[in-house]
Amino acid sequence: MSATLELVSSQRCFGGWQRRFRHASASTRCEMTFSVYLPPQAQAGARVPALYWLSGLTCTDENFSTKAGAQRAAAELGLALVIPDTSPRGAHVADAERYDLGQGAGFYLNATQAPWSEHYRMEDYIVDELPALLEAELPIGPLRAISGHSMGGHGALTLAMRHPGRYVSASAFAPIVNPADTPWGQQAFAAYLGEAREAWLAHDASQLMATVAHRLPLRVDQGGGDSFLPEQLQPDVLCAAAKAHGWALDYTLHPDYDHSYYFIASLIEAHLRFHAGHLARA
Ligand SMILES: N[C@@H](CCC(=O)N[C@@H](CSC=O)C(=O)NCC(=O)O)C(=O)O
Repeated sequence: MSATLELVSSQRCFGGWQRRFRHASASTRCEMTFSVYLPPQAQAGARVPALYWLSGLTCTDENFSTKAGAQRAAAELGLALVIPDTSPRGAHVADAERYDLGQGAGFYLNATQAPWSEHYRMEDYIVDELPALLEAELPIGPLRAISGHSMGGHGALTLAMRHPGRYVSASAFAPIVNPADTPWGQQAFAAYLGEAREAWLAHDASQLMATVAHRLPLRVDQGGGDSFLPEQLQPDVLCAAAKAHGWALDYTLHPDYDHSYYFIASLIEAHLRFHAGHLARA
């Protein structure tokens, strides 16, 4: 199939293919594994737009592939789903004992602090290396949207805002939107970026709304029964920033839904339709 991509697994799914690949990454200086869903439209010689999905803490590329149920709508809409891992991995890659730092918790940024800076370059990997690779090796075109959950929702919103023009639209489920002032974000930013708070603000979606001029369509859904809502997520901060700085944020709070993939599965089709509509008009 490709000299640079090693095929790990391949399954037929809704007329398309669910595949898993391994490759050597120049950004993270380790072997990376990702999943991709190629819809039926990608098999007639055509290149399809892609939705990049960024997963949350403790996830690999497999949580979304197996639990979200996104493939049926992706097949109907002709959207590829690109599902990267959440961090560099390997015995030679720095790690922490806790679940919310290190392997499985890369926060989609380029770390500047030792020991993390050697491999934790997830922003370069997601924004530059992976699209270049996929658009060269697979029937995937250059129209991209981005979405994610929790830590991955933070990644989707911040990468879309930090890289104007790279993504047509962005969305998130229960994103960490106030990381500079909440525990998961503060701990990760202190480790990866150092103690200077100014460096953190460039990776905080609510703060970026004040400084980024390029407006793109944004959708956020949050479960009202999410146990992480008050301490870690704080979507009201994002909503206030959107209002203050003129962003048309499509935000909905859904009573009772928790932080799990049951919430994602309930709304993933709506997110795919949101992105497909904007990609079709791009
Ligand atoms: N203490 C929990 C925390 C892990 C957790 O809830 N991870 C979420 C993402 S949280 C924010 O980024 C997740 O998606 N888990 C995977 C899943 O399949 O549900 C724990 O360690 O279990």
